[in-house]
Amino acid sequence: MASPETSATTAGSPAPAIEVRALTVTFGGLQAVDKLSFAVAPGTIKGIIGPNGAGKTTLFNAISGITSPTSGSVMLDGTDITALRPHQRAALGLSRTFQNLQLFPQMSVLENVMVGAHPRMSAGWLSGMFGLGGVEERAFEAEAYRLLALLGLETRAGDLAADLGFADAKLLEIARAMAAKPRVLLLDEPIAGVPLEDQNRILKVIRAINADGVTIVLVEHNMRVVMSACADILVINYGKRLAEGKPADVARNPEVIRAYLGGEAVHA
Ligand SMILES: Nc1ncnc2c1ncn2[C@@H]1O[C@H](COP(=O)(O)OP(=O)(O)OP(=O)(O)O)[C@@H](O)[C@H]1O
Repeated sequence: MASPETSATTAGSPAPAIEVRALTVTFGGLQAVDKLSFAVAPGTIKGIIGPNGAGKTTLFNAISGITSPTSGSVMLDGTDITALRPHQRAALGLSRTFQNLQLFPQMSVLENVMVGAHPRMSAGWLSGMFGLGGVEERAFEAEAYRLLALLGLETRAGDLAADLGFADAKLLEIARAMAAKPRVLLLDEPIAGVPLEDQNRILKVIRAINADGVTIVLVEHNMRVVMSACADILVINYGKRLAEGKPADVARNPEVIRAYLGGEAVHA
C-alpha cells in the first residue's frame, strides 16, 4: 500500500514524473506562483511558457528545492519531495540547468561535467576529485567522456569552460545536469541567446536525452523550439495556469495570444 507521502497509482497508469499540487510561492505581497497544479507524464517533454515575470523560474526553483513554497506540494514519481533539500531531490533523480549558466569557468569542460555527478558520489570523493585517482574517479571520468560525446563536446574535454562559445557552454550546462543521471531534467531556457545556426544542435540534444528515457520540463521563450520539441505545453501568467494542451491548440488559444504576445499570433 502507498505510504501517506506517495500518491496512489492505478494499475497501468504510472505516477506523473513530476506533479505540482496547488503550489504557491509568495514574495512579500507578490504571488509569483499562485495555486498552480499540473502534471508531467513520464518520458515526455513538457513546455512551460509565459510572459516575462510570469513565474517560470520561480516555479523551477520551487520544484528543484532552491525556493521553499509558501504552500502546496511537489511530487517526483509519486513521492512528495516538498520538504527535501535540492541535493536530496537531485539524489532522487531530479536535475536542472540554470538560465544563467552555473559553470566553473576556470575548470575544464570534463571537470565541470564530473562536478555535476556529485549527487551520486560517495562521501569525500569530491574533495579528492583532482589528483587522488581511484576506481570511482576513473568510472566518473569515463561516464563524463561518454556524456560529452553524446552532446558533441568530446573534442573540448580538456579546454577551460571559460573558452567555450555560448552554444557549447549551454550544452555543457546540460551535460553537467545529466552527469547526475536524472530521470527528470528541468531545462531553464536552454536556447536563450544561442545563435540561430546553433539552436538545432541543442534541440537535437534535448530530443536525444528524452529518447534515452529522461522526462524533460522545458522553460523556453523560443516558440519554434517549444512548439517542435514538446508533447504538451503549460502556459502561465501571473503565476497561474492560463492554458494547457497540445502545441497547436495552445498556439490558437485567444487568451494565450492576448496575454503572451500582446495580440500577435504564436508562431510554431
Ligand atoms: N527573489 C525574489 N524576490 C522578490 N520577487 C521575486 C523574486 N524572484 C522573482 N520575483 C518576482 O516574481 C515574479 C516571477 O519572476 P520569475 O523570474 O519567476 O518569472 P519568469 O517567468 O521566470 O520571468 P522571465 O521570463 O523574465 O525569466 C516577478 O514579478 C519577479 O519580479
